[in-house]
Amino acid sequence: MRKVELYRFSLPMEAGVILRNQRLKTRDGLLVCLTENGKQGWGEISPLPEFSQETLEEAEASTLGWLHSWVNGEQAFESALPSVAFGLSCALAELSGFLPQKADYRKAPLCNGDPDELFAVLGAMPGEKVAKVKVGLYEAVRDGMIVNLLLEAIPDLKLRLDANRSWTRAKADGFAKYVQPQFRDRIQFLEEPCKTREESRDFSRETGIAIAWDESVREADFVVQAEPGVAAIVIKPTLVGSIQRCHMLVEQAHNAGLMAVISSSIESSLGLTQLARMAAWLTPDTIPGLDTLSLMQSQLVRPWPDSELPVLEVDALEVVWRR
Ligand SMILES: O=C(O)CCC(=O)c1ccccc1C(=O)O
Ligand SMILES: [Mg+2]
Repeated sequence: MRKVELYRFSLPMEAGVILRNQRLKTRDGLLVCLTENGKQGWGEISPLPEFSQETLEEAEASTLGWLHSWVNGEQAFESALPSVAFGLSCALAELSGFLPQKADYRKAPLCNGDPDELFAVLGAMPGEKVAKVKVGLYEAVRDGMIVNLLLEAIPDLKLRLDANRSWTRAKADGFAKYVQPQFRDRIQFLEEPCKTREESRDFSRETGIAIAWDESVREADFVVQAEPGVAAIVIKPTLVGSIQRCHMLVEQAHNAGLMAVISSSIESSLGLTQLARMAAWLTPDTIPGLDTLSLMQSQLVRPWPDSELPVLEVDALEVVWRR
């Protein structure tokens, strides 16, 4: 006997969360609950505006098609839409026990430009200190100075930086010039400094600053391989696809000697806790990039440990389909 429930959610975001060109007022998505033999499996399907190719409407239509097949015991094919493939694979993996319960709730704190906030968080962080700083939003020179300041002030800190392809080579060089040479190897990586992969590779070659692929991982021609200067790939499952596909990418990265970082696409606490479980399972030696819950005003169904945000329960959600 199989049963399905499909819910829609809309969680208010903190004021001022901007994604590329738009303000994100609410985080909208679907929750699916599969039941079979008295067991339940949950999954979150929430395409991220400005980042996902698919809209929520398209994701919903694809999900409904899959759920119809599954509940009727027919062959249900993996959706071509990454957010759908991810959420449904999570639900199936919970049903089958394939996704372990143990989670890695460490997260690399995100800094959007105010180093004072970061000092406080890092001071309280046990163990390995890794933070992620968004760069490329202000002047490259300012970014360089903030990186210096942080690395100088906290000797056991390592940084991940993320430029989201915002720099020309000249701007990226302007940044690098301000980072003291002795600090450069404490930059674990700089995600996608330049507009093209070729420019980013050149940048790394010339500055000695390691880089990581994020946007590139989702491009059709991308191949995971060892390259000079490349330290890591960032895997955002909602943008990439099923757990199986993410698992394969992690394996390919590790075989190539690259770090794989499981990372958030601003999922609700339900999806985020599943990402923390994927990280504990697939990348146990790497702190995942999951510090996005505080961008929201509410959690969803499953709380993240120690978060003080209120939790929206299932009964408060709109039911899209139930069978
Ligand atoms: O990677 C992280 O640590 C947090 C997630 C993050 O930065 C992010 C989240 C959603 C969309 C894009 C990005 C990004 O990498 O720029
Ligand atoms: Mg990025």
